[in-house]
Amino acid sequence: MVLKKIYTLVFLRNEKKILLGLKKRGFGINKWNGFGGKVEQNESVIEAAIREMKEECCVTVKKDDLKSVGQLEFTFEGDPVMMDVRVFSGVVYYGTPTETEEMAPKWFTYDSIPFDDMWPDDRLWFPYMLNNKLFYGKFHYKDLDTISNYDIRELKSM
Ligand SMILES: Nc1nc(SCCc2ccccc2)c2[nH]cnc2n1
Repeated sequence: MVLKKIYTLVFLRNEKKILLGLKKRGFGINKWNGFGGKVEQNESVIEAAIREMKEECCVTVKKDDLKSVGQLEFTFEGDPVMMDVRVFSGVVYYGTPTETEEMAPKWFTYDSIPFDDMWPDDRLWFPYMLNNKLFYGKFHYKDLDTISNYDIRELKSM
């Protein structure tokens, strides 16, 4: 009985800014986040990450330009399926980030990341990503807005 689902989450960044998208529908609606979604049965994690970037903001990223930077595991009170989110970061992309039905993309400087309009866990693990540390975090939510407990640690390698 599979009790976990794998997701991707991609952040395009350079030394000045990070690309986030405002989720316009579905899970995480009205929150700023990286780009991503479910990994389908017929694709690898990296293929899913690339597919979601294209679908959600019309940007092409190549496999070799995405770095695996972390893994986040989310459980929600009353939901037996754990979300296993594979986080990627990259600098190189092709095309222009464009709004779709899913996401409205926007570049943020690092001092203006809208944490109050993001998932509560983001402010806990973003510092690892922004300081180029590999990370592994586990977060349990008692409701969609409240983390009841969590653990995060730096990884030496992914
Ligand atoms: N930053 C962040 N992201 C997610 S879900 C990311 C993966 C996803 C899943 C479904 C649709 C699109 C994208 C979170 N869940 C709980 N805390 C969270 N923090």
